[in-house]
Amino acid sequence: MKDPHATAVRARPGAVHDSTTPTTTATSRPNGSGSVTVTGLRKDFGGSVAVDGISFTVPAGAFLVLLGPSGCGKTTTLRMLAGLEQPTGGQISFGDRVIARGDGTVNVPAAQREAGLVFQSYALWPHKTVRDNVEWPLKVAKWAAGRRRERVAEVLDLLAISELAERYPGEISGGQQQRVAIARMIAPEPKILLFDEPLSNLDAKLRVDTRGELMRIHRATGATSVYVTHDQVEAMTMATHVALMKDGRIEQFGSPRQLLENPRTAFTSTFIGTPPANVLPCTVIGGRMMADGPATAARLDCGPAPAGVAEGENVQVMFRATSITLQHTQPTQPTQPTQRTVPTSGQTSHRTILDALFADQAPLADRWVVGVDMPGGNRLSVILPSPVGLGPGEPVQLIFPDEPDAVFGPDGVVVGGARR
Ligand SMILES: Nc1ncnc2c1ncn2[C@@H]1O[C@H](COP(=O)(O)OP(=O)(O)OP(=O)(O)O)[C@@H](O)[C@H]1O
Repeated sequence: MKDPHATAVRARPGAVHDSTTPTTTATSRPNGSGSVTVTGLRKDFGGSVAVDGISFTVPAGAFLVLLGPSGCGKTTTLRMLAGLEQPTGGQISFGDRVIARGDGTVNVPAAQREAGLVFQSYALWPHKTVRDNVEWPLKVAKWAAGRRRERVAEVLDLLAISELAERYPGEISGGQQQRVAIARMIAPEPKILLFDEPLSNLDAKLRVDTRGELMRIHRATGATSVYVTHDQVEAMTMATHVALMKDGRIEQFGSPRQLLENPRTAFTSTFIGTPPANVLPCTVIGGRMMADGPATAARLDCGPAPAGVAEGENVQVMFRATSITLQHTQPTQPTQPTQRTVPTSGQTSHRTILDALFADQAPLADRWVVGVDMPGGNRLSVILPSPVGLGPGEPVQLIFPDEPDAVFGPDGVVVGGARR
């Protein structure tokens, strides 16, 4: 979030409403008008590239989340959609209308993009009541008084803040201010809703509640939402489409489920999921993927290398937290971790067991996420039905499946099938 004062309630251009004008409610808006298409979009700041030629398209009514670590270009992308930054390459279209081109031949002003923007800081006018804050963009857009009153009542009701209408921003809570900011954004019926980390100022419970509210509003307005966050839980909960970004590029684009079940890269698999999947660096030795670790420790055998991966190459293997099990019997040599293969009872396959050290644990719904330190320092997560009665540093044994859930090649791209 860069510019709270630029908070823009983007009024609907030239939309003069009065009580006799039939108004198109957002929910009855024809499909297609709110689609968002970005082609080769680029933003350079001086010599550095913030957004490096990204492309995606989402249909009208989609909830697109731009997800990724700090500095990956999410906010810059959103600001280009909002009209607060001019692209230096590529093109943006809302529906079939081109709104910006990197060559500067098209740059529709922010106020004419039919897009509303909410930042993490609400930037309400402190000297105006809640009602006046929400009504302001409609006045700017020259809506007639009767229709303004109707619309303000409608959105205050939608956000469940009608009883706060005559209060000033200083007289309501942070969460309520956020609702007012959202009410103000949706009042002019924008086709596109743009959110830049709108929940990051809220406490954990309010975040969860407001997340649900935003989804309800998204459905009620029928608008297309583009939502920036670095919180993958938010993305996985809210999105119909996720663009996972890294270093100004899109690492993977798809539904939350696609990213979770079929990560295209090692980066995706370590960014998505609660907890994210475990990824271990390995070297192919004798046709098998052997986990890298200290020379003194036996190496974990992660299974046969997929076809096309050469001897001596570095790969990364992925084990989901649910694929590894844990037992806490004393190892024979706690200070000298060992790895061995033992038969699984009643089966012809083998399991691989590794001695490791318990680190920590945290509840996740009705289960427990247990952190374990492997020899060499890699931290793994394992999901268990109940907590482990151990202290940090006490020995445990990890039981791995015959083969990992996915294998990523030297370039980090999947080479062996990701499976659930
Ligand atoms: N006005 C600017 N001038 C120069 N560099 C900028 C400017 N705005 C952003 N950048 C740089 O562009 C890159 C992408 O920034 P951006 O704010 O889009 O990332 P982000 O993914 O939204 O990060 P965060 O989650 O921390 O807000 C960063 O390296 C940032 O330092």
